[in-house]
Amino acid sequence: MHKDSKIYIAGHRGLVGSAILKNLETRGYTRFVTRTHKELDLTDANAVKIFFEKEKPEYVFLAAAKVGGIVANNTYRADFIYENLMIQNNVIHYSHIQGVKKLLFLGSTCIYPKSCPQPMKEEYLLTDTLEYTNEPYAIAKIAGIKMCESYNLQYGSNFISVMPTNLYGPNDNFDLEKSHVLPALIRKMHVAKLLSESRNDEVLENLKMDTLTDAKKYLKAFGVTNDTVEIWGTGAPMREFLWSEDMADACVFIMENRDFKDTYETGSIEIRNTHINIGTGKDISIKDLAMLIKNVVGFKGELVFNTDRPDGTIKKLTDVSKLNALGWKHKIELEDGIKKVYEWYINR
Ligand SMILES: NC(=O)C1=CN([C@@H]2O[C@H](COP(=O)(O)OP(=O)(O)OC[C@H]3O[C@@H](n4cnc5c(N)ncnc54)[C@H](OP(=O)(O)O)[C@@H]3O)[C@@H](O)[C@H]2O)C=CC1
Ligand SMILES: C[C@H]1O[C@H](OP(=O)(O)OP(=O)(O)OC[C@H]2O[C@@H](n3cnc4c(=O)[nH]c(N)nc43)[C@H](O)[C@@H]2O)[C@@H](O)[C@@H](O)C1=O
Repeated sequence: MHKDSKIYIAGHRGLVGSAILKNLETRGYTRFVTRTHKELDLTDANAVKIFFEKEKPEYVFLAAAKVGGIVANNTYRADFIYENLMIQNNVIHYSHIQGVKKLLFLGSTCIYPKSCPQPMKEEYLLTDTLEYTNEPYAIAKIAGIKMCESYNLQYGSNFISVMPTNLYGPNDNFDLEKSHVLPALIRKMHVAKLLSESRNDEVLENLKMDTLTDAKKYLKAFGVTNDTVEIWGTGAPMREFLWSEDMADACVFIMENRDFKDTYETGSIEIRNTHINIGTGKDISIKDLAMLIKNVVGFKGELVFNTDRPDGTIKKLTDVSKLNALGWKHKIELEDGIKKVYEWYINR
């Protein structure tokens, strides 16, 4: 990529897309194409076709997707498979039609089997059945990998797939039902702390509600009171967390320095494992994560585990040796990242 290359960041207001845009700006890139969801619905093939014909981007970061935590994935199963397949089909196909020089497709480590050997190497893709709670989303992401790979092999495109672990950072989704665990626990513990300190105006502002009675009723449904915060599941599942700005840095590093041909080992007949894991290679239990967040936020109450809520995959730790061998490693460790995102959250 040259500093004046025309770069389309799909999903530029999201957790990762916003960090990619910031990273590119910091590195001196100047020509960006962006559209909000409202301006361009990427599930609409004709609109995407017209957009690519008009804008003719040279490079594409595909960070737009239907995204959510375990309960959102399990509840809106049809939306997760339909919207993700449509978005990626349209963006990848019209990138090919318009001769985009390089595209980066963002998948997820939920592509790996539910009972995958740990840490999860790229080669474990499609070796067993998936975790049920996010199977529709995972199948869409696997289709994205195979779509990039197939266009590369048939048409000689340069489309690279990266599989990020669980991400967190500025511009995350803090919705109590639909978000991922880390932002959800930050918000729950922050609001519980406000309640315990009788900072009622701040509680109402946080929830955009008019009365404390309504606010307390709403929070109770999520197990949040002045002295308790509910944690979904048993607290035993292990997860790996990567700071979103590290994720963005890895994406830009790969776009700048690596091509599709660098992503796989050439066998005599088959080309396999063309995607690249992006993570830290370190994991933590949900219980320990909750304790870390509790300390950072300064919530003094009790954590209550609700086993009526799903645990999901018991462990998903990425093997990052391929990424490290390509020349990139994460910088921000979890505790520092939680402090940074909490500071962002309270000052946003
Ligand atoms: N967050 C995580 O922990 C993980 C994320 N990923 C993947 O990383 C990528 C980025 O995720 P993340 O940044 O967290 O997601 P966010 O939900 O924060 O952002 C998604 C972006 O996609 C845009 N978008 C969604 N649907 C459409 C649509 N139909 N048309 C146009 N734009 C649309 C949204 O636009 P707008 O802002 O205008 O509404 C938003 O900017 C995704 O591919 C996701 O699957 C993978 C693993 C973990
Ligand atoms: C990134 C990844 O994210 C999703 O998978 P997930 O890793 O299971 O995501 P999660 O962050 O929602 O949960 C992690 C763990 O944490 C527990 N947990 C506790 N308390 C809360 C809580 O309050 N909210 C949430 N969401 N989880 C909680 C929760 O029960 C689970 O055991 C995929 O669907 C898919 O989108 C995907 O690719």
